[in-house]
Amino acid sequence: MRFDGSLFDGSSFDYDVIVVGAGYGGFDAAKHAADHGLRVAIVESRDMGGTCVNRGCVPSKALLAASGRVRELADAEHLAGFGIHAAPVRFERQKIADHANQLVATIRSNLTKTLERAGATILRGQGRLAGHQHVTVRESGSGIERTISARDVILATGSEPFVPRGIETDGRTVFTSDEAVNLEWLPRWLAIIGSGYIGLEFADVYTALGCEVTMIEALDRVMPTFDPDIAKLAARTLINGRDIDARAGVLARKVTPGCPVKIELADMATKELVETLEVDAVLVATGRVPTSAVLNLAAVGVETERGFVPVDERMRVLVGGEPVPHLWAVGDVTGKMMLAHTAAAQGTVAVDNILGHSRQIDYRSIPAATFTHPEISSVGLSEADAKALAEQEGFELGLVRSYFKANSKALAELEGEGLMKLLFNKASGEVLGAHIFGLHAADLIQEIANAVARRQSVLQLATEVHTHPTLSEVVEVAYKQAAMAVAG
Ligand SMILES: Cc1cc2nc3c(=O)[nH]c(=O)nc-3n(C[C@H](O)[C@H](O)[C@H](O)COP(=O)(O)OP(=O)(O)OC[C@H]3O[C@@H](n4cnc5c(N)ncnc54)[C@H](O)[C@@H]3O)c2cc1C
Ligand SMILES: NC(=O)c1ccc[n+]([C@@H]2O[C@H](COP(=O)([O-])OP(=O)(O)OC[C@H]3O[C@@H](n4cnc5c(N)ncnc54)[C@H](O)[C@@H]3O)[C@@H](O)[C@H]2O)c1
Repeated sequence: MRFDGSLFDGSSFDYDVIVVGAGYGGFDAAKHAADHGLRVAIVESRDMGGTCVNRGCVPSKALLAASGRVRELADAEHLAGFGIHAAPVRFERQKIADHANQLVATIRSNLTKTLERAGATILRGQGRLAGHQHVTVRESGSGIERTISARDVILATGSEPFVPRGIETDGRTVFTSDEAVNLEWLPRWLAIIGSGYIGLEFADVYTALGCEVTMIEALDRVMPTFDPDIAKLAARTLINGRDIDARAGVLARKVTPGCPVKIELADMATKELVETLEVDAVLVATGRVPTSAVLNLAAVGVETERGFVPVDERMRVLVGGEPVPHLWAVGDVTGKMMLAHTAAAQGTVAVDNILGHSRQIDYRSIPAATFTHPEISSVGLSEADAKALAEQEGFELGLVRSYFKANSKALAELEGEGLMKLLFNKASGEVLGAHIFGLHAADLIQEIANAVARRQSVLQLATEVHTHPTLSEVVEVAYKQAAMAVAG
């Protein structure tokens, strides 16, 4: 079939939509399209549900739930504050791992059935582009190839762990989150390379289960991607308050698996060797890279940016800044906020556009959370970006802080360590962003995300009543302080 961008005869295609990759991005796109009556095929080369369900959010949150209970029950000082004295806590590593594995299996199966019920055709194999509106699928197992066509193709092939040059993994003594989620053993001394989302969440799991952790961060402070004030406060509890030795400004330049594992640490500035560590195991948590190499993007002239597929805010794939007709990409492979709910939201936006309802994604209102104990969350602009926007648009930036130690519910829980920072436009009152560290921060951020999505003003938000006593009053206090700053 000749492609000229004007062809639109659904009946001449095998499907209306082919989705390549069945992670959260692909799943939401396929389900949304099938729910709207489109003929959908979804191609998956590995596990239905992708990273989040099989090797990401789901198993890691199951491990965090179990290890979080262990931490709570083992925290004699915290319990004594309530007058509780518990017996020494015991746990079975294998049963914690089984809890995570069973949850993965249940969610994977539910998700597969949901797609089938919606009427999507699931094709097991590896997909690649075979020109415009065509995908070749190499069937898993048989290796048989066949090319299918669709009016629209959505690429949702996700990402995989990035392992820097010089670091050798063996999956047992030096591993990434792909293996860590299986919790196959508990090293006495674990080094974690990277202090981002994965490094922090697994440091939470492993220290709760009694491991000693050394955290290695190349940039000049730990948790470099988080708001600096929030990171400072969070580090006090999540790092300094635990069995963690954190080193910033050092690069893990060579890691050799074995017993012990050897790590060469170099000074980030001078690149000189500063120390060689010998530990029982290493978790490499140094970011993720897009899975795009096998997609044969050259067939449609698309050039990736460090492997990421360029898209616009309607999720159309771009070549030289111009959209390629009928080609879409969603999720981690686009490199925009690599989160499961971002992937899902992008999937829905792509399909809405396919259905003819023009829609753009609003990244500013997408929240993010790290599920440590306590949690860290954020939405909207960072303080630095908000300052830049204020300068560019000529308004004064407002900033207020609300503390968990002034919140009755947090104090009742003996969890007074926490802070929320709210950023807003001092002239209009519009909420620009928020950053939280504290008990249930991941749930608290949603209220602010909704306000950002609606571009609401703190003047309106400050009048809305919050239940007493709840942690949500931390947000209410921030809104009220901000409203006074706007009005005054
Ligand atoms: C340890 C960990 C914890 C995380 N925790 C959270 C969390 O708590 N909250 C959150 O929001 N995010 C979390 N994330 C991030 C989240 O998992 C990802 O953002 C999300 O999975 C991205 O979804 P996706 O659909 O873009 O890609 P993926 O989930 O990576 O799915 C892509 C799918 O495409 C398949 N595929 C690839 N190439 C092909 C091909 N050529 N043909 C056919 N199929 C192909 C892959 O096998 C895969 O199944 C976590 C990630 C990790 C690693
Ligand atoms: N709760 C969640 O939503 C959640 C949880 C886990 C993962 N994720 C997603 O997965 C992605 C990947 O997470 P991540 O923690 O691997 O990446 P990250 O980008 O958040 O952090 C990686 C850290 O490793 C450091 N680093 C890189 N190379 C290094 C080296 N050689 N030596 C020392 N330090 C080095 C970086 O400076 C950075 O601070 C995240 O961006 C996030 O989108 C989300």
